[in-house]
Amino acid sequence: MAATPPRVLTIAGSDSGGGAGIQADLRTLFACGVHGMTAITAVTVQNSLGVTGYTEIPPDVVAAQIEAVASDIGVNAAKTGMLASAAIIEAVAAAVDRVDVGPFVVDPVAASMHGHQLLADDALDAVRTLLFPRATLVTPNLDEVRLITGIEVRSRADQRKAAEALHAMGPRWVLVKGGHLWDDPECLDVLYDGAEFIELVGPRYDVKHTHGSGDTLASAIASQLARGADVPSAVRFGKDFIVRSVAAAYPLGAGVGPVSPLWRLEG
Ligand SMILES: Nc1ncnc2c1ncn2[C@@H]1O[C@H](COP(=O)(O)OP(=O)(O)O)[C@@H](O)[C@H]1O
Ligand SMILES: Cc1ncc(COP(=O)(O)O)c(N)n1
Repeated sequence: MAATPPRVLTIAGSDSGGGAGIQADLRTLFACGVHGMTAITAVTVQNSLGVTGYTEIPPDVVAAQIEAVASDIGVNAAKTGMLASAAIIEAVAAAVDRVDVGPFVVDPVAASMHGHQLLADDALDAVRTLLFPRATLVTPNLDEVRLITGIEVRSRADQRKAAEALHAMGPRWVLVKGGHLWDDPECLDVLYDGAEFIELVGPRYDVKHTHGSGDTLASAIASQLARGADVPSAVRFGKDFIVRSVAAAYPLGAGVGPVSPLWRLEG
C-alpha cells in the first residue's frame, strides 16, 4: 500500500471537450503527483470551437461537494475556476469558511478563450468582495483584470499597477498573468504580495493551441501549495510547468487544442 498523496480540491466547471476546466485540472493534478478532488459548479457544452451552453449546479450541491471531501478526505489546497454565478460564489465562500481547505487559489474565470461568457455580469462584485479577501493567491488574466479593476493593461508597468489594485481587494498574493499582452515577445507574469514584485518571465510560443492554460497553471501551483511550498516557490513551479505544457500542446478538432501536461509522464 502506498502513502496517501497530498490532496487538492478543484471547484470549477466541466469542459466536455476535455481541454479546460475540471478536466484540465484533474489531468494536471495527476501529472503533479497529487490526488485531485472536484466540486463541480457547472456543466458546459463545449468543444474545440467554443461553448454553446452550460447549466449551473445548484449552489447547495456545490457547497455539499466541498464539505463532503473536506470532512472525510481532507484538503491540503483548493483552487477555483468557473463559478458561473453570484449565488455559487456565495455558497463557495460560506463553505470554505466552514471547513479547512488550506491555501486557496482563486482563478477568476470570466470567459472561455473563444470569448464565451462563463460568469454572470452581476457576479463580479461577489468575486471582489467574497472571493478575493479569502484567497491566498488570485490569478487573473488581462481580460479578467479589466473586468475586476477597470484597468486596461497595455504594458509591463500597467501589470504592476493592476497587481496593486487587485491586492487592495484583499488577497494575500496576486499573479497578473501576461499571456494576453500580445505585443510582448515574452510571457511575463507578475507576482505581488503588497510589498515586493516578483517577475516570472517565460518564452512566448507561437501556438494557437493554448486552451486550458490558466487552469493548468493554477492547478500546478495548487499542487505545490498542497505539498507545503511557499507561494513564490509554488508559482515558479507553476510557470515552468505551464511553459512546458504549452510547448506540448496538441491540435484537437477544428478549433483550439489544449496545452498538455503529458510531457511530465513521458520518459
Ligand atoms: N503562447 C504562450 N507561450 C508560452 N506561455 C504562454 C503562452 N500563452 C500563455 N502563456 C502562459 O500561460 C499562463 C496562462 O496565461 P494567460 O493566457 O495570460 O491566462 P488564461 O489562460 O487564463 O487566459 C501564463 O503563465 C502565461 O504566461
Ligand atoms: C469549464 C471551463 N472552465 C474554464 C475555461 C477557461 O479556459 P480557456 O480560457 O482556455 O477557454 C473554459 N473554457 N471552460
